[in-house]
Amino acid sequence: MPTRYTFPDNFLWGAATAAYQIEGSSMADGAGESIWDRFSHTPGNMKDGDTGDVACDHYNRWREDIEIMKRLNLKAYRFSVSWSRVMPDGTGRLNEAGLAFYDQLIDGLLEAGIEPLCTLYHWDLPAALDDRGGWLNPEIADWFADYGQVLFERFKGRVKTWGTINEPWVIIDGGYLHGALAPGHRSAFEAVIAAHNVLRAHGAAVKRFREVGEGRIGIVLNIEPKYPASDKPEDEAARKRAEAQMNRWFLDPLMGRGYPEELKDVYGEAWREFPAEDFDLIRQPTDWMGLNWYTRAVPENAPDAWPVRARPVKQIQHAHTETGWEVYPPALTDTLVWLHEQTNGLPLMITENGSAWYDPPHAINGRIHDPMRVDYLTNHLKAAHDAIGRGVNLEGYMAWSLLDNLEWSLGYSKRFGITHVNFQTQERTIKDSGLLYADVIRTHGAVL
Ligand SMILES: N=[N+]=NCCCCNC(=O)[C@@H]1[C@H]2[C@H](O)[C@@H](O)[C@H](O)[C@@H](CO)[C@@H]12
Repeated sequence: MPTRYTFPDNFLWGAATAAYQIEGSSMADGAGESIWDRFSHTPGNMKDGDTGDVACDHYNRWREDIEIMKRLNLKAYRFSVSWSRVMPDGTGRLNEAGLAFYDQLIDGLLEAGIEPLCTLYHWDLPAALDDRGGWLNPEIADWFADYGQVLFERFKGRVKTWGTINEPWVIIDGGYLHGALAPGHRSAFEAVIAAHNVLRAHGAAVKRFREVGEGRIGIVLNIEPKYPASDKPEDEAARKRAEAQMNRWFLDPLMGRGYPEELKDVYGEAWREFPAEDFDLIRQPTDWMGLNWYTRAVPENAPDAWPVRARPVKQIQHAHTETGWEVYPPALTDTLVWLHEQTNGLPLMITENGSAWYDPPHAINGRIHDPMRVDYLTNHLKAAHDAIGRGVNLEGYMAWSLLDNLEWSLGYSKRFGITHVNFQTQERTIKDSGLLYADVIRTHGAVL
């Protein structure tokens, strides 16, 4: 008998997006500029010169997009708030029109019977705060907690599940180490300081939530498991450095274990020690943890690969997505079991999982056939189910992404959506993968 992949009746089936990737109108109705407005309008930063000025026009089409969520049978929707849309300067004055947009979205979701999961920060820092040092300024912990308080109080009773920060590792590795993402810095010294302030800001927001908020709060981490490239000692050392730099840099301090030892070796003279009281702030207990999961890596020793001195070996025996990521579903099960142990059984949600494949720019006969994405979705849902069977406290799964959207500096060239967007007409078409997902939700997984 084949394994039946039936999920718990209360499993939270959803889809995820982020403000700058879908909303458009990023400077409309009193909104302030974000670092992604600046970065995307700086020549050379974005593939094909794409920007988030229009994106999926969700700022105007959010009602239509809720209708799509209903057709997908979603039980939840994970979105992020644009900090500079609600606080144009990042601190102080509020923009009522910005808050009203999110009020309408949240009320629309609740009317549709869809639970809103709100991420405070998904990479779009107000430019005015970047001008004051941004994540390099220790004051940002207070700026972030104040911003969180505005949302905790405004959406109280309607938003029950909160995420503080989406993927600290990508914020730092992309924005401060390699410069591929906003604000485009390339400095190990800055990366170490900014990472610490991201963690302090998370802790400050959790503390403030305990004072003024209602519901559950957690953080969202991207974890990419590192498998050995060989049994050579230098490859195992490289694997451990890569695991520390991506998967434990933020997780360990959040769990009260301080920074992994390997980071001193990775960052050398750029590494520094921090005051003990910072770690008490960072380790604030949380109620749940989000896992963003896409792929695994098989790193080998690479002395020239700054700063980790590790380079992934391409696993040509498996398919790779349009973003070059290996398709290897069993690693998702391994990561879930590992994270369950690392967090002592904290409730987990897969807050992002998905894949980019080539889709045509427009629907053909009203359909978008995406067999590779159907295969990726099917096999990763089975892998998630296997983890539940191994005792992991997995409460939900959010498909990345609800819509094709702006894939950061890769622009609109990479399509992750289970719903297709024709960026010439803004026409939405649910793809075969979305139709499958709707059936999975309707049958609690029995169709898998
Ligand atoms: N080294 N390395 N390679 C793999 C590590 C993956 C890092 N990127 C992510 O997780 C981002 C996350 C983001 O939240 C979303 O805003 C992005 O659109 C998706 C798709 O890119 C994913």
